[in-house]
Amino acid sequence: MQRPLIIALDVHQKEARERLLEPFKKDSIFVKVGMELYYQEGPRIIEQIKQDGHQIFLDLKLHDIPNTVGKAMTVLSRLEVDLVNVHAAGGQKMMESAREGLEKGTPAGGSRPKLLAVTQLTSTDQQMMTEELLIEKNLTHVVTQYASLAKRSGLDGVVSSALEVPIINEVCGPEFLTVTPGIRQTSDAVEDQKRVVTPKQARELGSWGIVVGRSITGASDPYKMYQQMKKDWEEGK
Ligand SMILES: O=C(O)c1cc(=O)[nH]c(=O)n1[C@@H]1O[C@H](COP(=O)(O)O)[C@@H](O)[C@H]1O
Repeated sequence: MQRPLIIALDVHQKEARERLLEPFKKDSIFVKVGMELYYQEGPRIIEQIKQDGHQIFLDLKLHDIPNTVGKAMTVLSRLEVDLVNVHAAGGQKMMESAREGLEKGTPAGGSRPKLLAVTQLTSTDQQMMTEELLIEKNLTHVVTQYASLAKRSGLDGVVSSALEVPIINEVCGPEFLTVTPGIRQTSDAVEDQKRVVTPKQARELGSWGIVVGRSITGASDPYKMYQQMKKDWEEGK
């Protein structure tokens, strides 16, 4: 897998989705299917996007007891997507169970989806974590600890802000994947995101992959914006 720019396809209306994907018919891109689209369309959307030749990050952020997450992952693994995720806050046993569930469900000869752990959402900042979640440690430290735990649990990588990538790479090694949302162009509205960087900064910080949603999907010409952000991402260093 090359270091991808993953487009977050956060739409549920068929027309909006088709309008966004239409210009990419001739390209092979990496698409993130999140809760909004998956809850609307179900597993058939995965089949459709795969038929168009795209790679898929199925972002359902599982977070439940180990048994439930493991069995859910066995079901999801049959979709043969490229990336899936859980919340690291579910703990080591839950993450191990997720991985075992994925291995169990992956068809013979197929390849197991890479499994990522969400550390602290990029919509979280230090103040919110301290005051609402009652986690009093430093945010970067918490993210790094969650990344270490995910690695010990046999996961392939984490989702974090690019801001934490240098320390994650140091602690978990360069093979451990870092997928980083919270990506904006300098002129974009940050909206609900808190830990935000540009594609170029994400590359400089060492992210393996970036996730971009509204900066592309909300642009007047999403295809052109994708090309521009991809160029910034690929030439960032
Ligand atoms: O797991 C994710 O993909 C994710 C984790 C996280 O910490 N922050 C985060 O924004 N995301 C997802 O990344 C996408 C970011 O969208 P934009 O803010 O529109 O670029 C959304 O689909 C989020 O669900």
